Amino acid sequence: MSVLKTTGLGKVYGSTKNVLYTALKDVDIEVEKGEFVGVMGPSGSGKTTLLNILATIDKPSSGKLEINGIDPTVLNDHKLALFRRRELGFVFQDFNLLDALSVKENIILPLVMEGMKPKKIEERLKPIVEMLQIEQLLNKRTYEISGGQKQRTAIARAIIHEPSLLLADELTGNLDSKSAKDVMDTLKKMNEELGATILMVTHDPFSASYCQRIIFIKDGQPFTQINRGSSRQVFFQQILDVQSMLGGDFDDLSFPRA
Ligand SMILES: Nc1ncnc2c1ncn2[C@@H]1O[C@H](COP(=O)(O)OP(=O)(O)OP(=O)(O)O)[C@@H](O)[C@H]1O
Repeated sequence: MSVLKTTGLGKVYGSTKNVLYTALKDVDIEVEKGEFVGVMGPSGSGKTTLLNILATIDKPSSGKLEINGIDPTVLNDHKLALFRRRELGFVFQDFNLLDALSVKENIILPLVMEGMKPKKIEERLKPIVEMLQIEQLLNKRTYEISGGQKQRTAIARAIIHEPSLLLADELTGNLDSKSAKDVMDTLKKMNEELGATILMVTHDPFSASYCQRIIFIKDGQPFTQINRGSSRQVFFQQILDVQSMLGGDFDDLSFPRA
């Protein structure tokens, strides 16, 4: 069953001088339930544009988008807000945690907003924080924990309401390599053990090597895709090879550290 399907998706930006810019063109992407998919591409290739459309923050200029069988582009503001809250989970580079709340309060926020009973919230919280190894941090404030712990907190918050699709944007961009590895191991666990369907945009071949499949986009269009075999190290090398074939600026993150 596909959780995400785009058909002929396009995005054209207008400018102040009425010059149009095609950022996405004819994008057909399908992500099956339980998949962990990466999106990579040189700077300016359209990754953020695509992610903003999938996150329902922006609307496509053409084509069709379906998430869990629903076309969010036709929903009114109220229904769209509910759709976003229920069907999607988000993890960003800069964590987006609320400093005024504790780690626990941050994580359970989506469930509190849904009006879930406290007992049920506790039942949901326990296995997730154990899996993410943040159960000792629940009463801390977000400024008292490390970057890696912040990102694991953000992942817990993104997953606790069991969204159809988890969208991640450069989630290891602000982390040192040890924390980045911990966070990617965690995300892999969420995918393999909880069956989370994940789409992650990244510049970083190391993070991307955790995905099962990478879709490369170039000049606003899918260029090629590669599937991971049994070895992450081999997949890492394949990612570097496609990057060098694609050319363009990949943000200089492509140093080997697999
Ligand atoms: N609001 C906008 N108005 C006009 N053009 C835009 C707008 N947003 C993005 N673009 C253009 O669309 C293209 C794709 O941009 P996008 O941000 O999606 O690329 P990206 O792959 O995410 O790049 P990066 O890796 O550098 O973040 C770029 O050429 C960009 O200049």
